[in-house]
Amino acid sequence: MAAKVCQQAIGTFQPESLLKNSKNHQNLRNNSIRLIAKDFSSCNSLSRRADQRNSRIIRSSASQTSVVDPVLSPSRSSRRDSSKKSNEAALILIRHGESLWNEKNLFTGCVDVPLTNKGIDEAIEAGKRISSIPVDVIFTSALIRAQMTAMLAMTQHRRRKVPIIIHNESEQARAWSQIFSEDTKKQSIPVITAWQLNERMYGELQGLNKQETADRYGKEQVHEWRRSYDTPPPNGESLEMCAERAVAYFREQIEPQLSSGKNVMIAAHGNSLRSIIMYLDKLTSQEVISLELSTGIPMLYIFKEGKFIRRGSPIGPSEAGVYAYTRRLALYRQKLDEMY
Ligand SMILES: O=C(O)[C@@H](CO)OP(=O)(O)O
Repeated sequence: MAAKVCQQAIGTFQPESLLKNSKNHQNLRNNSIRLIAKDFSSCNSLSRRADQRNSRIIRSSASQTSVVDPVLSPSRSSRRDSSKKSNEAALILIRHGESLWNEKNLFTGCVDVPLTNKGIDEAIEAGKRISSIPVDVIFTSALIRAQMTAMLAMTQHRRRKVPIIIHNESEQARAWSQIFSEDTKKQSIPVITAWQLNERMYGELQGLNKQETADRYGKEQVHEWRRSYDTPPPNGESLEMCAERAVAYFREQIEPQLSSGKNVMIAAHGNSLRSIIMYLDKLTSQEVISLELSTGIPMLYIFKEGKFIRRGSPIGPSEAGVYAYTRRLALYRQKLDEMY
């Protein structure tokens, strides 16, 4: 029975399947704005070098706080498979819930705006949907809407581990946030925050109303700023520039966690996640421009033998098909059923 369930395919990848050819893509143009945007990009690469210095710290924080979950430890009967198990991991992506500026239809970008009540509900609902999927380490952007989403989602997780934000920004922050109990560490999930996962920087559009901007500059121009691949908005980042830093971070910091068998959740933003999905699904720059992500909808991938397998959007904790994606996840859920 379990094997049969394991073989079932799960639902379609619901939230973002609005891929359409966009005429605007053909009209992409090189303009002087890109020069200004390049400066922003070189700032990013300086910061990236500093981040690379910190990457060892991140890896050690993740391993110090996240000890192998006993729920995931192989049972005696399945120990034979343990070498295979280590190279499979779950990857959950969640776009933050609705923010106060989403509600007001304002360009938000890197402005640090919190969730609305609806956004809070969306985050909790997302948490219910993934409440039986293992999470060993969480990555969020540096922005509060993504962090709220991750934390609220984890309040619903059946494993009841505590997500704890890692503060590595200074020696003092590191020292002052140490945990002195190994047992408590085992019941914790490190939350690593990274500016590279931030929303795309929207430049001089930040704070403007989307509709009013379209009325003023024309629908086509605004669509190009919002959904072209390589045309940045004035003094802001194009999707291509956002992808450059988000995907580099994913490859340098997140993929090694997955390779070591850690299950990862990323709470981030429409454009940083579109960039990462472009990498995971090998989308072309033509395909990614029409990819839309809904707020608060989790998306599941399985990382196996160096490949990302897109599994869809978990529907709910009691939806049998959702847990059929891999034998390992089905076993995890079964153990949760037994233990909690
Ligand atoms: O305003 C923003 O930061 C983003 C996401 O809300 O807008 P867009 O839909 O244009 O990507």
